[in-house]
Amino acid sequence: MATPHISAEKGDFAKTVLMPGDPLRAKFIAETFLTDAVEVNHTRGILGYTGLYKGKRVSVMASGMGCPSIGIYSHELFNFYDVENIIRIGSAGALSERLKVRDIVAGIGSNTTSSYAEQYHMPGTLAPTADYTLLSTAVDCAKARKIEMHVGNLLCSDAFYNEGGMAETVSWAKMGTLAVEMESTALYLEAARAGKRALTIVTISDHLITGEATTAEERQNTFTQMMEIALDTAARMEEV
Ligand SMILES: O=P(O)(O)O[C@H]1O[C@H](CO)[C@@H](O)[C@H]1O
Ligand SMILES: O=c1cc[nH]c(=O)[nH]1
Repeated sequence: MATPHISAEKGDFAKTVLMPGDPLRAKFIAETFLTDAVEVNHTRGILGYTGLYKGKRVSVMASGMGCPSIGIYSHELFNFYDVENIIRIGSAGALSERLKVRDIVAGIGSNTTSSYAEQYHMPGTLAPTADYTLLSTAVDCAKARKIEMHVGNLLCSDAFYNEGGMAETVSWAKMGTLAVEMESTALYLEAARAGKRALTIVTISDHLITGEATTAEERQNTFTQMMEIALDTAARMEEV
């Protein structure tokens, strides 16, 4: 039962899918943390795997970059593959002086410059939010590992290279927004529409105020604390 974008068969995905933007981060997670991992998708280079973590079935598949891309993959996983939970594990730019590079943030809400919500024709402004059960489970898992995880709002931007410049993006901080990434809005809206659960956890890869940054290789291979929080959450969601 392939879809236009996923070559897997129905049943190939676990109940919970971890979703990094980068296909090589998906491969790294499968090779580093899963046992008996099987590749279930490689269409368009969007690598997907299903294996075991602490004896529980877990999948990991890339989303690509931006709302249109994660919108396609999350829609197909929720609606055609019976996936119940998607946990995005991404990189993000810090907008808050409270944060530093490599800090972890869980996105409770997703402010956005994206028009993704317009398709739903709601008679007001939608508030894309994380699923409470996934978020509270992730908070518990972070505490159990003694990892500090900030929880707050993200900015989901449609432009990485923004003509309005850094100052325009950083202005979202005045409303308490912690960090900027590019997929959480579409993911949260697809989950809401499908009646499923979603959460975005990000690791700060660069700081828009201080200029601190990590390399592409570090983003691919070293954001392991975020991966472990997401994997522990996925394993616990088997009991929900
Ligand atoms: O590291 P990922 O998960 O791709 O996330 C961030 O990195 C990309 C931009 O470099 C965007 O996809 C943004 O959301
Ligand atoms: O979307 C992103 C991701 C990392 N850093 C940014 O500035 N933006």
